[in-house]
Amino acid sequence: MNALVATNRNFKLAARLLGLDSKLEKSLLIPFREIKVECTLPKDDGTLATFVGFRIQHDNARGPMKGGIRYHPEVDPDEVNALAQLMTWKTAVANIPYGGAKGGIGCNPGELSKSELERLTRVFTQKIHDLIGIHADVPAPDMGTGPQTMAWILDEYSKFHGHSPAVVTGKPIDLGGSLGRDAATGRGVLFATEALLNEHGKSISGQKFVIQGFGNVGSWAAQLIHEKGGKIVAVSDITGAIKNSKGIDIPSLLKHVKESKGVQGFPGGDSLDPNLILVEDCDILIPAALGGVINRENANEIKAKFIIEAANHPTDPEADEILSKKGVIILPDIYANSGGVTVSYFEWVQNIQGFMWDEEKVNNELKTYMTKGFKDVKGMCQTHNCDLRMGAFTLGVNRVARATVLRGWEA
Ligand SMILES: NC(=O)C1=CN([C@@H]2O[C@H](COP(=O)(O)OP(=O)(O)OC[C@H]3O[C@@H](n4cnc5c(N)ncnc54)[C@H](O)[C@@H]3O)[C@@H](O)[C@H]2O)C=CC1
Ligand SMILES: O=C(O)CCC(=O)C(=O)O
Repeated sequence: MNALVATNRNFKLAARLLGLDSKLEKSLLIPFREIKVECTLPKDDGTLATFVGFRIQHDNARGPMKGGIRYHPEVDPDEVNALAQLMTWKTAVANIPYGGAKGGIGCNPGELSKSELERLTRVFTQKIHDLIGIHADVPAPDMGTGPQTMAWILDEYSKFHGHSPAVVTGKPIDLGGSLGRDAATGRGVLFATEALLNEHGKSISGQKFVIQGFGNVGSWAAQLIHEKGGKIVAVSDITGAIKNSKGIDIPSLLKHVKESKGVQGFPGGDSLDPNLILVEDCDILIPAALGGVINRENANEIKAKFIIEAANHPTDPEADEILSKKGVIILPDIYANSGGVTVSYFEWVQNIQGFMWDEEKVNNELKTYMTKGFKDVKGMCQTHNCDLRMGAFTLGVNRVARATVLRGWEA
C-alpha cells in the first residue's frame, strides 16, 4: 500500500476515535508546505547529473518542524509526505516542542563519490536554505545520510545566515553534535522494548531477536540488545542476510560490516534468503530498514510475538489487521523509534544553551522520555480501548490538535 494512503488511514482512524472536528481534521492532514527542487551538479567525470530533492514541512503548531533527510533511489513525494506527517505525530508522542518535516533526494548514495555527495548536499541546501532554520525547520540524518551530510548542510547554510550549529542535528561532535545522538534511535528502541516486555513480565535477556537493516538504527539496536543478553538469531542488510540459531556474535559482526561493507559473508553465521528474514523464527522482530515491508503478502507467515518498529511505517494497515488477529503485539514507529528525534532535541537545546551535556545525562534523559512516552501511549490505549498504534496516534494527534486550537483555530 502507498505510504501516504497508509499513514492517512491511521490518522483518520485516530481522528475518529478522538471525535475531531472534520475541518480541523482536514487542516491537520494537509502539509504546511511542500518543497520540490531540482539539484544539478557536475559529476567527478565532468558530466552533469540532475536529481530531485524534496522537503515536506507538515506541521508547526507545537514548534519548529523537525525530521530527517533521506538519500535513497526510492524516495518519492508521497513517501516523504507520509514520513513528514509521521514526524508531526512522533514529536508530539515524545512531547518535545517540535512539529514535523522530512526531506529526501532520489539518488543512490552508494553510487556517488564523497565529493559528489558533498556537491549534491550543498546544491540542495542552497535551494532550501531560506525555508529551513533554527526556529523554522531543523533537518537531521535518515537513511543514506549521516553526520557528514549534516556538517555540509551546516556549512552551506552558515554561508547565508552566519554560523548556525542548531540548524541541523545529528552533526559530528566537533561541530556541536550531541554525545549519544549516533546511538540514540537504537538506544530508544532498547528502552521501548524493555518497557513493553516489562509489561508482559519478560526481559530482553534470553529473547530471540531478528533485525532487518544493519545501518545506524539496526546496528545500534543489535549492539545494545546483545549487551543486555538478547539473542540475535538473524540479521539482514542490502548485501544479504545471515542467521545463527545460537545467537550472532554482534561485536564480531560489527567488525565484519566495517571491513566488508555489509553482513554478507560473515563467517559466524549461515547465509539466509533476505526475502525470508521477516518470517524467520524469533520472539521479537525489529524492522530497521525500509517502509511497507510487512504487508498482506507476508503477515500471516510472521512467527514473532512482538514487532518493534525501528523503521518508519514498516507495517501496512492490512498487515496490522492480520497480525492483530494472530495476537502479535506491535510497538509503533512513532513511539518506538522516537529516541533519535528526542536526542536531536537535546542537541538543539545544547546548541542554543551553548552548553554541552555529558553522555550519561543524554542517555538518562532519553530513558526518562521513552518511559514516559510508553506510559502516555498506554494511557490512550485504555481511554480509547485501542491497540498500541492507535494509542500512539491518538496521543500525538490530540496534542497537535490541542496546540492548533489554542493558537487560534476558533478565531
Ligand atoms: N537515523 C535515525 O536517527 C532514524 C532512523 N529511522 C528509520 O530507521 C530506518 C533505518 O534508518 P538508518 O539506520 O538511519 O539508515 P542507514 O542508511 O544507516 O541504514 C539502512 C540499513 O538498511 C539496509 N537496507 C536497505 N535496503 C534494504 C533491504 N531492501 N533489505 C534489508 N536491508 C536493507 C541498509 O543496508 C542499511 O543496513 C529508516 O526507516 C529510518 O527512517 C527512524 C528514526 C530515526
Ligand atoms: O532526529 C531527527 O530530527 C529526526 C529523525 C527522523 O528522521 C525520524 O525520527 O524519522
